[in-house]
Amino acid sequence: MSSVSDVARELAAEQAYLARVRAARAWMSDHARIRVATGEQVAGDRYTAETLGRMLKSHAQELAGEPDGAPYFGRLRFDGTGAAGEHRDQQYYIGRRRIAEEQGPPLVIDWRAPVSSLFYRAGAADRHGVAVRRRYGWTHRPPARLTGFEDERLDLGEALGATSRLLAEEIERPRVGPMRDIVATIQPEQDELVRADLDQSLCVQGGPGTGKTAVGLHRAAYLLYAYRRQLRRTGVLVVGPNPAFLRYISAVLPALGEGDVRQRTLDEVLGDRPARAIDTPAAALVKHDARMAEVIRRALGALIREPAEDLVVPDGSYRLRAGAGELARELALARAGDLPYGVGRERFRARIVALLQRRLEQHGESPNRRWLDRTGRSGPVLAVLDACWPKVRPEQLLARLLGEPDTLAAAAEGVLTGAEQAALRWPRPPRSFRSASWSPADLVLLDEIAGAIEHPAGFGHIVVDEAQDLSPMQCRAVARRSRHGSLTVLGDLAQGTTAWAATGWAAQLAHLGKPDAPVTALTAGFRVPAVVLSYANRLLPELRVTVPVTRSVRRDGALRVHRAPDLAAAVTERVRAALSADGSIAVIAADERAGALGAALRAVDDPDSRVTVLPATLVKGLEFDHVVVVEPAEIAAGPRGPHHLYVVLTRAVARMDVLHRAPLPAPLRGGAPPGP
Ligand SMILES: Nc1ncnc2c1ncn2[C@@H]1O[C@H](COP(=O)(O)OP(=O)(O)OP(=O)(O)O)[C@@H](O)[C@H]1O
Repeated sequence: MSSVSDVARELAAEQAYLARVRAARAWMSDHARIRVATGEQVAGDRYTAETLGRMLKSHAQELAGEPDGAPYFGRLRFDGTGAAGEHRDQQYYIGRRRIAEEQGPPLVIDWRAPVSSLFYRAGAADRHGVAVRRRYGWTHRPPARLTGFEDERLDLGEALGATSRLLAEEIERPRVGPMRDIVATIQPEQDELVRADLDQSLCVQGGPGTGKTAVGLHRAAYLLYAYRRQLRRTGVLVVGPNPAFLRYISAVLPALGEGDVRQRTLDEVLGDRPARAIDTPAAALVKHDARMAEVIRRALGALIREPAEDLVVPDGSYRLRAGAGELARELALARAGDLPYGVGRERFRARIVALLQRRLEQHGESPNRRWLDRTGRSGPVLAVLDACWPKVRPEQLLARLLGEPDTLAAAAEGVLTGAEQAALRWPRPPRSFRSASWSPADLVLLDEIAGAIEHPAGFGHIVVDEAQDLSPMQCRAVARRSRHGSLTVLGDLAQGTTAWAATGWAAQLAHLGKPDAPVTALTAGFRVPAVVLSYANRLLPELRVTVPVTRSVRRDGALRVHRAPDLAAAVTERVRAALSADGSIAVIAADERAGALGAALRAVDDPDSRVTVLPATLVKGLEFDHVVVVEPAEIAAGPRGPHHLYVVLTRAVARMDVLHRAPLPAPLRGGAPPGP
């Protein structure tokens, strides 16, 4: 574009297109509403009517949801060469949702459509016929107004990459409210992960702020688009570390039109039984160890007993008999399948009945289905089943393992040391398993037992965030739910803060049941400015993991380190100063200090509630424009302290103040940016 009048003409054309798109969206929204009103009456049976009604309603809500939002963020123009293939000389607007008029090709195509991938991936050297990539700028408060656009003439060898002005503006935009989607600015290496096939499990090792969570959520949205039918049946689950994190990310998928994804903490996935007991650290370590799976397998196996007596089933004028030896053979055959315990029990029952059926047939009778059912439930058959392959509840078995040293010793022999067994033992066993209080680790074990009795229902795809923090036994709980599905595993070994955090991905992926999932590293940091990130990265050698170093794409931001004799006063002063700029503010301190700081900060005038005081152990996955870190040495002193401190020092989007009275941890001393 060369002259001012060319630009004016182009802008006018864009405004006209925008008006047409808005009109089409309004029409779609009205039309969807009408279909909701009539759809329920036209559908045949009640089930179809309900499903259709629900679908239409959510579609209508979705369309009505943000009528004032930006309807697209980019445009691709293809050239007339053969490289453009079927897109030769075409032009496509790309947005969060497809927008179409009553007839004709869509005005805006979905960012997940196959051709949209080129918007994210085409480069000057690899442009697939794309001549121009255009990005649009919008005001952020609704109604969104078009503020301009930015062209990349790939056909002239131009490619902005991370230097795009609109990308920089988006990354640097203050964070208010929950996490936003990144559809307008997905980077090529992120897009490859987002669009991997459904049957492809993958693992993303990414340093702080490299977009792991964003990639996982966009991948969920992509899969629901590309494999909608399959996943509507099997479902998609997102597992996050804690409720605060889930609240923070909760708006992203609905904004992308996908409200049907379950987003849960792992504890919630395991069930709604509350954890009331607290383990000693030693007990928790053993309970989370993968060897517990073997202990449980053996404990279940030990419940199975050889038949001691013959079975006699009176049947009309016959007495059908099966010898103890025959029963033992059937039991061995049922066991050989290595099936879940409950399924094995049913298999054994079916084998006993088949044996009796053969007996009856020897008398010239031919039993029917009802006979088979009745015999399977007859008293003598049930007695054999209960004696040889008893029903068991997970709580019952775990209570025996934790409360009866001999039972544990038998199941754990050669697997757990004596000291480990002692650590597991309940000091005061409850009177009955029904009155037992369970710890968080017990809930994982109960899930393991339940899964060994019967496989749980699974998901078509599971996104696991902060996966480095899962214990082997927690990984197995995820694996059980993705036996027939795939996983997106997201994490950063450097941010492992649990006592059982992974130190390498190979073992973790094996526990997750996907040992062959490829591990991809993301190393471009979109959250933390370079000055803050390089300060945090000084801790990396202390963390004893091998990870690629994250480099920030951001040159803005500020870091100030102050020595403050009166910490509370200094925090108040820094927070007041922070409130003069836009965006969210977090004060992060060691858990035991956070409460007192919260009280001190009540005096600060914060009409929009932009300030949050948080304990260091609860900030994982979150981000704030301005972070005030209080007394790093205290944060680093607790269990996995350096890892916690690394997480804390990587939460700031723009500015970070570090306040300390005690000496700083060694890696942060010297050469630190000066205070004001
Ligand atoms: N391509 C992108 N364009 C714009 N913003 C991005 C992009 N990728 C990531 N971001 C932003 O960077 C921030 C960090 O992303 P995200 O929380 O997904 O990172 P993470 O790797 O999960 O970080 P952490 O490990 O610290 O939790 C978010 O605000 C996200 O929106």
